[in-house]
Amino acid sequence: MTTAPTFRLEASPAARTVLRVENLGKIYGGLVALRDVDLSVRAGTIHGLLGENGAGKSTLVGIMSGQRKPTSGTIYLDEKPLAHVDVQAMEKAGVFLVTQEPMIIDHLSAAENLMLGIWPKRRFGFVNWRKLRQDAERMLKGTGIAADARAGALDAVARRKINILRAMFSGGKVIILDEPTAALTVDDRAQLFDFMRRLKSEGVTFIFISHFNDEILEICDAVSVLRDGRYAGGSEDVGSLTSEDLSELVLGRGLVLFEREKRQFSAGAPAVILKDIRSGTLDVPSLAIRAGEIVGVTGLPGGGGKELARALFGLQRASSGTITFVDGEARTLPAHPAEAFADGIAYLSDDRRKDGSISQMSIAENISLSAEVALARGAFMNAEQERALSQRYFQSLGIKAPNSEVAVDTLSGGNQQKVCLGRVLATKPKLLMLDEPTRGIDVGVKQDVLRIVDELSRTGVSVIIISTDTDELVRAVDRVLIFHNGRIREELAGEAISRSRLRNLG
Ligand SMILES: Nc1ncnc2c1ncn2[C@@H]1O[C@H](COP(=O)(O)OP(=O)(O)OP(=O)(O)O)[C@@H](O)[C@H]1O
Repeated sequence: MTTAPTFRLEASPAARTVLRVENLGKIYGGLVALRDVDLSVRAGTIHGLLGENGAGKSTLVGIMSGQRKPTSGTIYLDEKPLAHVDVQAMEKAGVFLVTQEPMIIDHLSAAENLMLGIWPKRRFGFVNWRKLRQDAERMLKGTGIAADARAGALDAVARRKINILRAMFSGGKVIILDEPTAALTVDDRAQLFDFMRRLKSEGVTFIFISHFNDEILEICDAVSVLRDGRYAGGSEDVGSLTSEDLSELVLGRGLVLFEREKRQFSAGAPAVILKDIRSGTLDVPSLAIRAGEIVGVTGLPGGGGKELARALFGLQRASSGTITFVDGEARTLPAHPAEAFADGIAYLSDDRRKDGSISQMSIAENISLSAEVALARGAFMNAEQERALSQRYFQSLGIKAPNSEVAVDTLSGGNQQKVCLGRVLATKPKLLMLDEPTRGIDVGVKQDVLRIVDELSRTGVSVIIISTDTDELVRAVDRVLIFHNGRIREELAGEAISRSRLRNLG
């Protein structure tokens, strides 16, 4: 094992420290989530926060923003120790946490949602609503979101953008972004980064949580790394670091990137044939996937990739369409997920909260649950088989928890995602559809997930991976379909699956 580089965070004498924590500790029940963490953030910088799933990042920013109470330690704002820290006090001081779960009021327009942060702050009777609305409309320009669009009708990405914009619009001085780029397209990400740079030049400070080394290297000035709840190192000069340095800091060891050995599928007989799939704007006349093939699906939001998966899984009504497995006859698309499971079709949603894990249940119950649903067509598992199955996925996915009996809602975000993944893999499907399977997963486990899917494909399962992660598509799939306006606009295979091609999907 190599020793991780030991960068220390040296406070630059030139720059003022805006936010600092000292000896910060957090214990949940018996679990030590943070231990003696010292960290300072300079004003007007973008400060990256990195660490494996469960390292303590969300806990730390939860404390900094007043959402969680520390067990010990002190928070300093502009070098003044804070006696009382709660969300209201921190927002008043200009510290905002933007989480991945958008806090959006569906029946209001996009512009009105931006103004929500301002309303409670107006102490005097007179508010220039017209000016406020004009400002909100101006801010939405170029984001692809119409100012008068009803928020409830916006897709997940647009809702996340509104969430970020609102913190900015509310006059945030220190804006903490917890994995803001998950599932954003390359263009969206570039737009967000431009926006952050602009605000940085106006003096706004950002704390930016990400599992993507390339993002940290691109946008951050400084970085801090947590490992097992401790401060593991950092740098005030991100420009001097490489992606390998960051991985070593995060993992405490070097990282071996997974690379699928690309296989040639054009000659083989199809294992799954889709015909005349129509649902809303989605229109796929014909698509064949071979046994063991991994097909990547990408495109701009609303392009059709997600819609295809949802129609095939019975989550979205299709006006026409059939699916034929090699050993069966053509059937109409399932009308319901239970029907899809029974047909051997599994789907991992990109929305963990909506149709992902059942949070009060244990990890083991969650993993065996959908396997049981799938097995309902055949034999039931006995308790011993159930335990063996969930234990296998618990271990192979490296789920970080004391044991598999722990309730899912006490896990970190990335570990919850792994449980969801374990659930769909355990159903042993014929067609496996994964929507953003490595979103929120740390750089080490991401390699494991790609490896597990690769191994599964070698047992003959046909796989569709819907992804906005260019790197994942380049390294892990055999063929890429680029969707646009509901149709497959382009198909890439072999060497044609390049980063440069996938970075420009517009
Ligand atoms: N409410 C809670 N009750 C019990 N344990 C918790 C709770 N919230 C977090 N934990 C535990 O604290 C540890 C740190 O979790 P945290 O969510 O801060 O990690 P993280 O670095 O943000 O991870 P990820 O990258 O997966 O989001 C984990 O072991 C997690 O299981």
